[in-house]
Amino acid sequence: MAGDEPLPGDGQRRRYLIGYALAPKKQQSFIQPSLVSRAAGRGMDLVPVDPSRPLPEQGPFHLLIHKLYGEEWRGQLDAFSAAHPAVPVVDPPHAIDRLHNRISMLQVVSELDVPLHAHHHHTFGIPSQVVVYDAAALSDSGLLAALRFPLIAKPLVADGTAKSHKMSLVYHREGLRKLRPPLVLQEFVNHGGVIFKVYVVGAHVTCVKRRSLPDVSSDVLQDASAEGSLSFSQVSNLPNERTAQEYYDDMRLEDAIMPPTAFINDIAAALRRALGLHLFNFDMIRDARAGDRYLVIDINYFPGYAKMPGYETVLTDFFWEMVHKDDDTPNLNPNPNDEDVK
Ligand SMILES: O=P(O)(O)O[C@@H]1[C@@H](OP(=O)(O)O)[C@H](OP(=O)(O)O)[C@H](O)[C@H](OP(=O)(O)O)[C@H]1OP(=O)(O)O
Ligand SMILES: Nc1ncnc2c1ncn2[C@@H]1O[C@H](COP(=O)(O)OP(=O)(O)O)[C@@H](O)[C@H]1O
Ligand SMILES: [Mg+2]
Ligand SMILES: [Mg+2]
Repeated sequence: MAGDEPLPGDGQRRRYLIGYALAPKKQQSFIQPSLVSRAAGRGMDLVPVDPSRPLPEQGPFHLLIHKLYGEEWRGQLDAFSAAHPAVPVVDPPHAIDRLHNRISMLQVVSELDVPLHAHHHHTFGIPSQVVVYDAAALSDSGLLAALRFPLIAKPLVADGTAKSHKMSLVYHREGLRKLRPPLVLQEFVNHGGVIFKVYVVGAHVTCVKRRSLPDVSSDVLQDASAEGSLSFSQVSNLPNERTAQEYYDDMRLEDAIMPPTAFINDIAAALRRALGLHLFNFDMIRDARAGDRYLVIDINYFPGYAKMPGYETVLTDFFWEMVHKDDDTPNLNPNPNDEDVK
């Protein structure tokens, strides 16, 4: 049984059980006491799922959220959905799969249907990129003809492992030799050292600014004696012709202008539809060469929401929407005041 029979105490106020299946690190960052108490105040209890035990022994759940992978877990979710088709699983594994490959991840952006005429001169897209499956292809000039240096080399697979975040900035052709395919070679686009992170939670969208890689100057590209490439996995560790710290001291994050809200919202809504996902964020940069052109460079499933302002309220509203999705009677008061929330 899951979610379709009354729970004890239903007569007074119905309670809902939300199962979460998360890796320990994710659980620690996401399941904050402030979120648990806010959800409880709206009648929803967050309970951990043990992925090594059968789901029918746990619950009954009215909603399942997860960020776990592997065949066994997928089998559990498939069986659960077959037995309880009315209980939402956020999100379906087949929809998440698309984000585990940096080509299929961004392909969807190129195919989006967003009415750009509504956004004046603002446009969006993705940087030019090619996929490289083997080392021989790195010396294929035909393959590289479409790209301009500097490049950023990213592991093709984006599966959340430390390895999948290890990147290299490649200044010229010789820098390609050290790389280990399979990877994506993407044009590095100067963007003023600021990235826009757009968090999507169902219909909710929040955009925040973060520090990014510093711009690469033409001096660096012309310096033949310089290293051909530079590896990094943490943006703040990256040195430059000036130190990253000097660069950041000069650049005030607060001075960066946010993209227009309606523009961001339209891209987010189109992405949500195209991906079939409720929980994700995307990284966007503003192309310094081209006025109001924005480039999506990364999409992440179930990102670090605890860093999003007001995450407890946003996530609680989302859970509420999901557990009431199939209610027959429209709720006239979808946002009742929270009870007992400290
Ligand atoms: O750990 P956090 O809170 O920094 O969240 C990571 C995200 O950071 P962000 O929210 O953008 O600051 C991070 O986003 P970025 O790499 O910064 O674009 C990923 O979403 C990461 O998940 P995964 O390793 O790709 O599966 C997220 O890692 P997990 O928490 O899912 O392991
Ligand atoms: N095409 C690009 N041009 C400029 N900077 C980029 C580009 N792609 C990535 N970056 C920088 O590298 C960082 C990591 O790349 P990203 O694709 O977001 O990988 P991850 O999945 O590890 O977050 C970004 O946050 C941004 O600072
Ligand atoms: Mg990123
Ligand atoms: Mg990512």
